[in-house]
Amino acid sequence: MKVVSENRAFGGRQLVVGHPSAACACEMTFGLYLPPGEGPFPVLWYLSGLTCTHENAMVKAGAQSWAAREGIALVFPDTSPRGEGVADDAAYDLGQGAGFYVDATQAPWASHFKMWTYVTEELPAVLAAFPLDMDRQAITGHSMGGHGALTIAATFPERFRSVSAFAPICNPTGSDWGRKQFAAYLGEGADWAAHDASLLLAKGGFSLPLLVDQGMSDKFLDLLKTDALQDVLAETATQGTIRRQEGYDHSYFFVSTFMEDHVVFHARALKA
Ligand SMILES: N[C@@H](CCC(=O)N[C@@H](CSC=O)C(=O)NCC(=O)O)C(=O)O
Repeated sequence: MKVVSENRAFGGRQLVVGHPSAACACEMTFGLYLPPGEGPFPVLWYLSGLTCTHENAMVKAGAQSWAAREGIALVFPDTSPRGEGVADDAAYDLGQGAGFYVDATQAPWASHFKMWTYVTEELPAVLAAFPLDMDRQAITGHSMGGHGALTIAATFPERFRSVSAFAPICNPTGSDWGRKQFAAYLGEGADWAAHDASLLLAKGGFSLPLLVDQGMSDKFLDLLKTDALQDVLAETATQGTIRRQEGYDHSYFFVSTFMEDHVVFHARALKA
């Protein structure tokens, strides 16, 4: 593992760390923001969307100032394995930059695309080298990363104190942002429902504090299926807030606008 860069930010430290990944069989990179102080710090994961690396949210989401104020560390994983020997696709929504937070079982993806294992098992172990309190974790994400945050929190509710998402893909098995990737990575006939937040929640609701923001001028609204999640919350009497924000699009202008709310929302759960 090596620290690739370190920058002072809001009294804390923004690190970029590289390490060999056994899960993805390649070198992986993540961003880690450590707030001022000694730690151990509670942790907020931020899973990014299609086309992103570890860097997009790290430089555009504006989370560090709020995390510094709240004394929370931020983890920004990459969205896929990368490198010359790693399979890719010409489309922006498949292959490198589009790991969809699943473990691929199908060729040519299976040899490297293990983002579920990477984010849920390998990276938490790598983070043991830093002053983090892994008994206090929360998770958020944007778009494909919102899908990752919701499905990971639904699968490991005991691990997280809260979950939120910005414009998440809520029902990927009912969307072209989901069916295409699950067919490629998991194959037809695999258990796609295990990676669909709406279907996971439909099984029994959800007890974690939940906050979702969705821009109403988002050009991807049809692909995100926010209503499916809203319906499941109602059907299962799950507490959760879905805020529909008029005029906001899918961009990091939207994400950064509501980032303070999300960090404060998680801080409340992490410090309870
Ligand atoms: N290139 C695509 C749009 C890709 C895009 O909007 N990516 C979003 C996430 S979308 C869902 O996962 C993103 O976060 N981009 C990075 C950024 O810094 O904005 C197109 O042609 O529409």
